[in-house]
Amino acid sequence: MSVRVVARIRPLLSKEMDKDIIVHAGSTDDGKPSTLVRIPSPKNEAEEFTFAFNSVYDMSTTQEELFTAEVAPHLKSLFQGLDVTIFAYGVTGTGKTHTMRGGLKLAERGVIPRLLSGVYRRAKKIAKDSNGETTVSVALSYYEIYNDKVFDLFEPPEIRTPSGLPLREAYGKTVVVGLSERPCEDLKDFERLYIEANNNRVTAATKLNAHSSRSHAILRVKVTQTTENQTLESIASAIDLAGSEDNRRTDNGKERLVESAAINKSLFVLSQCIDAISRGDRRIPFRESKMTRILSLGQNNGITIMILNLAPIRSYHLDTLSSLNVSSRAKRIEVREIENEIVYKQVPRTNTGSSSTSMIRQPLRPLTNAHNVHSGAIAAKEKEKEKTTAADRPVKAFNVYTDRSKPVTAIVAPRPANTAVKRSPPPKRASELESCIGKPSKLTRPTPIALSAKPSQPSQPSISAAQIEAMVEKKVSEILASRTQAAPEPPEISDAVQRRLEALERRIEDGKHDDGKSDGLRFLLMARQHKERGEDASALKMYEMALPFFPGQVKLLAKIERLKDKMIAKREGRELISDDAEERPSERRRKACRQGDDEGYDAEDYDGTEADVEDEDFVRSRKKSKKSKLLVKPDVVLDDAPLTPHMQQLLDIINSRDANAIMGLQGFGPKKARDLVEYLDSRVEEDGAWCIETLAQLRAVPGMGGRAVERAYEGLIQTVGRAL
Ligand SMILES: Nc1ncnc2c1ncn2[C@@H]1O[C@H](COP(=O)(O)OP(=O)(O)OP(=O)(O)O)[C@@H](O)[C@H]1O
Repeated sequence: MSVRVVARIRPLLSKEMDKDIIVHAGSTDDGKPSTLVRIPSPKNEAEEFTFAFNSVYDMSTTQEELFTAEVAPHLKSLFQGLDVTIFAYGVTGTGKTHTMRGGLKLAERGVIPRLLSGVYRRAKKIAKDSNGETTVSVALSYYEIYNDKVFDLFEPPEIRTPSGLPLREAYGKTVVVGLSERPCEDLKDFERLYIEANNNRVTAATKLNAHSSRSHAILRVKVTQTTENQTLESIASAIDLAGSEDNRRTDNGKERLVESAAINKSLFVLSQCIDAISRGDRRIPFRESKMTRILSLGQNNGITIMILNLAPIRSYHLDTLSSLNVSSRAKRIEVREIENEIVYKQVPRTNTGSSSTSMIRQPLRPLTNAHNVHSGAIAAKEKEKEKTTAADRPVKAFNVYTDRSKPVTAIVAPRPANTAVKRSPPPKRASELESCIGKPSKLTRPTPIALSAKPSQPSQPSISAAQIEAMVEKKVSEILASRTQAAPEPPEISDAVQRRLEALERRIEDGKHDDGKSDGLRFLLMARQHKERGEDASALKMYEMALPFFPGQVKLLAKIERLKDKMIAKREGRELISDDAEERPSERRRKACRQGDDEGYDAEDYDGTEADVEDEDFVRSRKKSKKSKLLVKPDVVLDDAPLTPHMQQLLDIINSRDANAIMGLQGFGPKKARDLVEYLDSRVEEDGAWCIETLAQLRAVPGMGGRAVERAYEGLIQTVGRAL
C-alpha cells in the first residue's frame, strides 16, 4: 500500500479574520468527499493549481471527524500486528501540533490522545472477549529530534547529554539507543506522562506561531498482546514534525535561526527522500538527517499516514505550494504491509521436521536499497522490464509467508524477500546452505547441491567448489554434533556472561523494581557510547552522573580517574601510555569482531555492577540472541551459525575497508568497492567502533542485497579450490 496522504486545511485564526483565503478543498464530483486542494498560481491569479490526495479536510473539520476517518480504522490493523505510523507535515503555524496533540478540552483532543483512548478501549474488549486469556500492555517512548539530535522526552532536560542519543539499525528498523520506555496502564497514566513529557519538548514563540515546535516529536506506543505462550507486538508511531519556516518572515534571532536551519534541513532531506523514492533513484538520502532515518519513509512495514497541514491564507502561498508539491509526491511511496511476527515464548531450538516449518514466517529483513527499487516509479519500470523476462515471477516481490514445506531444510534462511535481483529458481542457494551449517540434523541430509549447480571449472577438475563447501560443512556439522552430544543446547556465549546479561537487561528494562539502578545503568551505557565515539568529556560526565547509583564502585572510580588523566594529558599535549583499557575502542571492537563472541567484546572483567555496565554491546548481543531464540528468525539463525573460515575471511576482507582487497572479491568492481568502503567508513565514523559480524548483517548493507554476498563467498571458495 502506498503512503496515505491526507490534507487538512486549518480554519482562520482570530488574527486572520480579514485575510484572503486562497486554499480550498474540492472534489472531482459534486457530493463526493473532497480529495482535491485548489490554490491559485502565484503568477497568474486566474490560473488554478489542483493537487489530489487520498482525502482533503476543509476548515470545518473537527478533531473527531479527522480521527474517525483517518486513524480509527487502523486500530484494528495495529492489533493484528501491523505497525502504524501517522505523521503531520506542513509549514510552521498550519496546525500540526493541533492535529496531533490538540487541546485539553475533550472535543479538542488530537490524534494522539484519541489513539491511546482507542487502544485502551480495544485492549479491554480483547481481554473481555478472551475471558482474560489475552492481556494487552501498553508502553510508551517519547523523544524529540532537536537540532538533529535525539533526546528522550521522558527524561528531564538536565540530564541530557549534548550529543543526544545515538541511533542504530536493528532488524531493518532504526532504533534509538538508550531510549526509556514507560509502561502506561490507562488513559490517566498516559495523560500524566504525556503532559509531563511535553513540558520537556522545545517550543518557542516565533513571529509565525506563538507556540512553535522547535523539534520533531515522536511518540511510540508499543502494544503487546500476550496469551499463554505467545506475544504479538506492534507499534503505533505518532510524529509531530516541526514546521518549515521562511526566515525572511520569522524575524528569528540567532538561536531560533540555528533551530530553524536544522528544522529546514531535515525537512529538506525529507523532501529529497520523497523525491528520490518517487523518481525511483537507487540512493535515497535517508541517512542525511536523523528525522528521515527514523521516519524511513517507504522502508517501514505497516501503514503510514501523512497528514499535510495547510493554512488557508495568502501569506503562506509559496510555502503552501511547496508542501503541496512534496506531499503529492509522497503518495507514490509504497509501504509494505507486513504484520509483525508472533513471538512464541518457548520455541524449540532444534530442527524437528518439515511440519513445524510450514507456517514459519519469513523475517522482516533489514531493507537494502533494493527495496526502493520496488517503490514508486521504479517499481513500475522494473515491472515493465520484468514482464518480458520473467513471466513466471510472482506479482509481488515481497511475499512474506513461506507456506511450502521444504523437504530438505527444516529451518530455512530465506533470501531478502524484496530484492530486485532476478534469482534463478531453486533447487538450492548458497544462503540456504549457510543457514544449514550449524544444525546437527544436517548430518543426515543429502549433500547440498547449490554450488554444484554451477558448472565446475574445466581447468580444475580435481576439486570443485561444491566439494569444498561440502567438506567445510561436514566439518562444521561434525563439530556441532560432537558439541550437541556433550551438551544438548550449546550456549551461544558462556553461562556466566549470559547470566550477567540477563541481569543487566532486567535491570535496565525493569527500572521499577530496581532501586533506581536502571537509571544508573543507563548513564553508564551512555558513558560507554560517548567513550566509543571518543567524546571523553561527555563520557566523564555520564560516568560521574552514574556514580551516585553505584557509590564506591571501585572500577567506576578507576574509570573516572583514568578518563580524567587522559583528558589532562590530552590538554597538555602528552601521550598517555595506553593500556588495554584505553586502547582505541574501535580497535578493540574490531579485534573483538575477529576473536569471536565471548572474549571478544572487552578485555575487562565483567564483575558485579561494572560488569553489567561495561559494554552496551553485551546488551545488544544478548538481546539479539534472546530474540533469535524466540523468533526463530532464519536470518538470526544465520547470525548464530558459527562462521566457517571462509565466511570469516570474507567478513575480514569487508571489515578491512580496503578497496583493493574488496575488489579482489567476486562481483566487486572499483565503484562497488568504493561505495562499500564509503558506507563502512560512514558507519564507523558514526558509531566509533563498528564492523560487520555476520553474513546477515552484510546482506543488509546497501548494495549487498541479491546474490552479492553469495557471489563473493563462492568466489572465495573457488579461489581456495584453485589454490589446492
Ligand atoms: N483545526 C484547527 N482548529 C482550530 N485551531 C487550529 C487548528 N489548527 C491549528 N489551529 C491553531 O493554529 C495555531 C498554530 O497551530 P499549531 O501550533 O498546531 O501549528 P504547527 O503547525 O504545529 O506549528 P509549528 O510547526 O510552528 O509548531 C494554534 O493556535 C492552533 O490552536
